[in-house]
Amino acid sequence: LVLSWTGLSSVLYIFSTGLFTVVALWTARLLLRHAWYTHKLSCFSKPQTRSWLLGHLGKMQSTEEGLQRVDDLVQTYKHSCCWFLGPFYHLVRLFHPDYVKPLLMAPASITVKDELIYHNLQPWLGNSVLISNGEVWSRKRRLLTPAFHFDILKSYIAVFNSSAKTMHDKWCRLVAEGKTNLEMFDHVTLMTLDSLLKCAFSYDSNCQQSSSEYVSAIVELSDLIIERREKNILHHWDWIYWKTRQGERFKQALNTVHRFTRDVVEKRRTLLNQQRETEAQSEIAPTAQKRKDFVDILLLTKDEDGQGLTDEEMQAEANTFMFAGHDTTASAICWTLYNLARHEHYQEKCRQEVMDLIEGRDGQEIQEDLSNLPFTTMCIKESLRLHSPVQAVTRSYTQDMVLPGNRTVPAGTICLVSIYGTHHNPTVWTNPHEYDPQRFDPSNKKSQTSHAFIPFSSGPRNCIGQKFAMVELRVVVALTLLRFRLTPGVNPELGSSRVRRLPQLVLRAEGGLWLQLEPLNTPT
Ligand code: HEM
Repeated sequence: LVLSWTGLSSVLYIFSTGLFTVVALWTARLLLRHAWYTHKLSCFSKPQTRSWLLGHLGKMQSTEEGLQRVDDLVQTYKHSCCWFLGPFYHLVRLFHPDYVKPLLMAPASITVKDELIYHNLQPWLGNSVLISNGEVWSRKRRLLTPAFHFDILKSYIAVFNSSAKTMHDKWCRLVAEGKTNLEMFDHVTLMTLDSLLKCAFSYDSNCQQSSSEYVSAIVELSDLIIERREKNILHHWDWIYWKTRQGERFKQALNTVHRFTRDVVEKRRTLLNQQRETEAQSEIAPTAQKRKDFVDILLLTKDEDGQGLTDEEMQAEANTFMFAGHDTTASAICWTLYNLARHEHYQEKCRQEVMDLIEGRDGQEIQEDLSNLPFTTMCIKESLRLHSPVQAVTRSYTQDMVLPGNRTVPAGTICLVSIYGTHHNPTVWTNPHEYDPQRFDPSNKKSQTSHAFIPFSSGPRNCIGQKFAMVELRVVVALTLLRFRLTPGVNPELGSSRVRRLPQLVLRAEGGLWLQLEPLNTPT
């Protein structure tokens, strides 16, 4: 017994000494790394920290006040500053076009999407074009680009018209019941999901009229991603998160979404193979093509070596298309309608432009002549500047990056390109908080600084869906103005028409964005 006690205490001694050494080494490494970054980033201004160790941890919130804090940083530091999240993460925040440009235009081969932001999306989106890096990304981007060609997008215009009509019919019914004060995000998000499902999978979910399991799961996943990022720092670690109630809900929603995409892709591949066989066996000319959807194009695409995407890769891209396309476009539509509701003269001018465009047509359809809506496009762009759906993008680089003033961002540092900060920078935009569509008058284009307007980011990793989004935005905004007069609504949560911005995955509004709708008697 004496021997076994001695043995046990030796084991405990060795174990605790070992553990202590590991923790001490880990802490020493962390602190040395922190001191190294603090030194290397001393060429950037450093806003007041909580302490040497905590840095700016907890100083930035995803609220109206958080955005105002960014305004203060931009006002004070003009182009950039460094930001420390405890001793763990070292960031450089950039909010001037001259600083943003070299980072966004850097070759994708030295760009890495950092773990801090993108890690939580991995279970949902896999190794898709949004998340992957290096050669894997470059191959995917080449394979996907044809799916966003304008000729393909043209065929989606009818879908945008019909999804918008469904939403407007619903609004007319609600107004007839006396509900004229409506929250925009709920309605518009369902509409963008409806149209994306039709464009991606030729799937008519009917989600604007009745609930759809798949659509509810997508909304649930988006909410849970925000909750995971904002509510509890411990949820950052997978081995904790997957054991929580939220982690369980995430898994369930993920199952629904993945099952749906897998079924669509498998069925479509089988159908395509059958079609090929039938056409090869018979001498009949290939049957007339239906409108090509996103999945069709992905199934047919091949790289230089004749290799297509595997089913798993296609599912990842289809999931990304749904994720990256629905919230962003919904946010852009809602804020454009909000800005036009607040500026009646601009709203009237857009409406007149749309009425001139459709004059003499049988129905209220917007067709390919979208370029004939120049003023409406200016209003949409100014809204994308003032209320950019995506607030920031982050990157890290595999080599040191030199910025103006010979400031060097060391390899591995996270660079946060503040789209919000750049769009509200008073050294770039006069009266940046004012809604003024004239800024985007083509005659002013020359005076616009390159990289001052970056709602879709820029450079090799810019938004692949930007043309798609701009087409949908123009169709939906134009049709909405044709059918309704908009004025600011009352937010029941705040008891007034005041709006408090809410920067989440995309820019939203606390308690929703409320508008008053008055149906117009335009010919149908
Ligand atoms: C107004 C609407 C939209 C806005 C403001 C927007 C904004 C952005 C931004 C800022 C990025 C860069 C993200 C980063 O670097 O981390 C991005 C990337 C991307 N967006 Fe969009 N987006 C919109 C609509 C869409 C749509 C409709 C789709 C697809 C249907 C889409 C698909 C993508 C994809 C796949 C990427 C990743 C591109 C790559 O890394 O190569 N987006 N978007």
